[in-house]
Amino acid sequence: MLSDPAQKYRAFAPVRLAERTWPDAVITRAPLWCSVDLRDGNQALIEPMDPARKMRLFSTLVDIGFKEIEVGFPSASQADFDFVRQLIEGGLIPDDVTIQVLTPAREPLIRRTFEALQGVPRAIVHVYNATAPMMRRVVLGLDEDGIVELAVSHARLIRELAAGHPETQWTFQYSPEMFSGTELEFSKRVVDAVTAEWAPTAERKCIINLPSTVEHSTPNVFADMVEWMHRHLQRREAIVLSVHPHNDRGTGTAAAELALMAGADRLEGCLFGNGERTGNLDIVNVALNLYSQGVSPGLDFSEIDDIRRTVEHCNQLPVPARHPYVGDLVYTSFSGSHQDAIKKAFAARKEGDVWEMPYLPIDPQDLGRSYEAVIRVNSQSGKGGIAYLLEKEYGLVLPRRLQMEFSRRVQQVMDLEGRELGAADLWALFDREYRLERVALGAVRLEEAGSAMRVQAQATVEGQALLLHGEGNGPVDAFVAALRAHTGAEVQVLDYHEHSLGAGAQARAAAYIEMRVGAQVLFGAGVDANIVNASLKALLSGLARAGTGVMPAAAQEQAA
Ligand SMILES: CC(=O)SCCNC(=O)CCNC(=O)[C@H](O)C(C)(C)COP(=O)(O)OP(=O)(O)OC[C@H]1O[C@@H](n2cnc3c(N)ncnc32)[C@H](O)[C@@H]1OP(=O)(O)O
Ligand SMILES: CC(C)C(=O)C(=O)O
Repeated sequence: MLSDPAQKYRAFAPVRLAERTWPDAVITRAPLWCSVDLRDGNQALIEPMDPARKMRLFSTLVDIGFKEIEVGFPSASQADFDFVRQLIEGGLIPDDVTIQVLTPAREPLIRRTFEALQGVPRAIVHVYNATAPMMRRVVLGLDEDGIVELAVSHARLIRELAAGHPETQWTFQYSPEMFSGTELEFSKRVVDAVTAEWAPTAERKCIINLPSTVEHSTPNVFADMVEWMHRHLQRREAIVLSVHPHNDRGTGTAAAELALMAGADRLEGCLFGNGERTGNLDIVNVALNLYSQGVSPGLDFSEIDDIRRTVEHCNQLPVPARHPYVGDLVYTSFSGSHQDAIKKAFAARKEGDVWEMPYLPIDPQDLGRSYEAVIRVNSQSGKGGIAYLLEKEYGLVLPRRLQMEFSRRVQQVMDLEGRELGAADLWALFDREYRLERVALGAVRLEEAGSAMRVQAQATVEGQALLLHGEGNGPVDAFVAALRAHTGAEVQVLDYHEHSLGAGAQARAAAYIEMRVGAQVLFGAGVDANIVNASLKALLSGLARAGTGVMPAAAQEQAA
């Protein structure tokens, strides 16, 4: 890299725009959308789509709700030409959808484009030519007058060819290519000359599309340029003002949103931002940004993962894991403080509340994503995320201090294994740690003895059969006495929680008991169809975890 990049690169000139209005504008409705996936997106693929892939993407775009779809560049290749013919001859264009095709301002290519469109009920013919100074000089070798003449003469040809096919409802579209790099006065001059030729009306508008063919300014400068055109163009009432942002600086979405605030009516872009170089505008991103502000985008992304799979298949390019709204990881929180806040916000949320969720700008369920992926547990996670997953997936509502205890155990395992733990892993670890499967109760007899309760129970703990007897002022107290007598250890209950798991005939109870066993304070957990048995199992679980052993004290001494 250069120590002084100014030797090689020039800063973009700001626009002198008095009293710009776009900074105060609020977007309250969706723009007109035009998908260019099958043209600009397709031309940017390592391997352009075959007919089957093109058709599949076309029908996906229709299903999403696009009403204008640029389906190709029919003069460029037989494949593009044939695809347009297939759509028309197969009657595959729904009545409320208009196909758009691109052509350069070159006579033979325009004629070929009209051949491709024979018999189409409606179409947008989109013509472009270079207007930027560098392109004028280096590519076309024309001065400003020459460029205006090129644009106007081809606009005329399009009007004449269209007039020969009155059975089609035609819309004309013009793009001054590299609008982003063209002097504003000159863009206006070319566009005014083209619209003078087409003579659009408020009833039969033409589309003027302003491409940031290469994005080389900050989005506020692009917005100034769009507002300048919006204010200065002739026949504005007869123009649908469209923008076509690319994403070279990574600000295509911002440029599009500010352009809408600046007066644009229509956006061109691709699903998930496919397109030349860093891509076209990501239409899904803008549409869901609107949605997250309470504005219906008029496009349906309810099954966003299906759409992503289709796009990946057709483009043969992956959509990255952190891609806005759709990436595998975008609804996932790994870090403990995020997990804790999400868990609390879900708990506080009531049916019908507006969406106010820390770290989740949009409800993943609206896009067909599930909450399961919201919280994942790795070494950055805390008790909140762990508890959330166990509750969401397995119905366990762990008391706070048990959450803290178990999260230390989870941390140990993660430090050892260095991998993420899913809900099933956490459940397996909880089961193992709290001996859920390794504690069993056989016959339990409870009987009243005056004001006391007497218990006699058969149990198996870690493969060892026990016969326990005790007396206390309730079943738990009596069982604690039995354990004390059996093990010789000091056992005391400090805290007790229980809840039901599931409902109806299948319902079970979960019990969590914080207890002191000798010098240790720890939890035991038990699950059983019977609530008393769940508590007794929790006591056995805690005892087994304490490592005191469940053998009688005498037997332990002997073994030692
Ligand atoms: C910004 C955009 O994305 S615009 C869309 C770009 N998309 C594509 O280019 C994909 C499809 N394109 C193609 O398949 C081909 O480029 C075609 C079929 C359209 C044209 O192919 P070719 O005729 O071989 O021309 P090529 O692709 O090299 O285009 C450059 C030529 O067109 C000339 N040209 C460009 N615009 C015009 C114009 N309006 N009038 C006359 N000539 C023009 C250039 O000066 C250059 O001519 P040269 O070869 O004599 O120097
Ligand atoms: C033809 C135009 C709209 C284009 O694709 C671009 O400039 O990026």
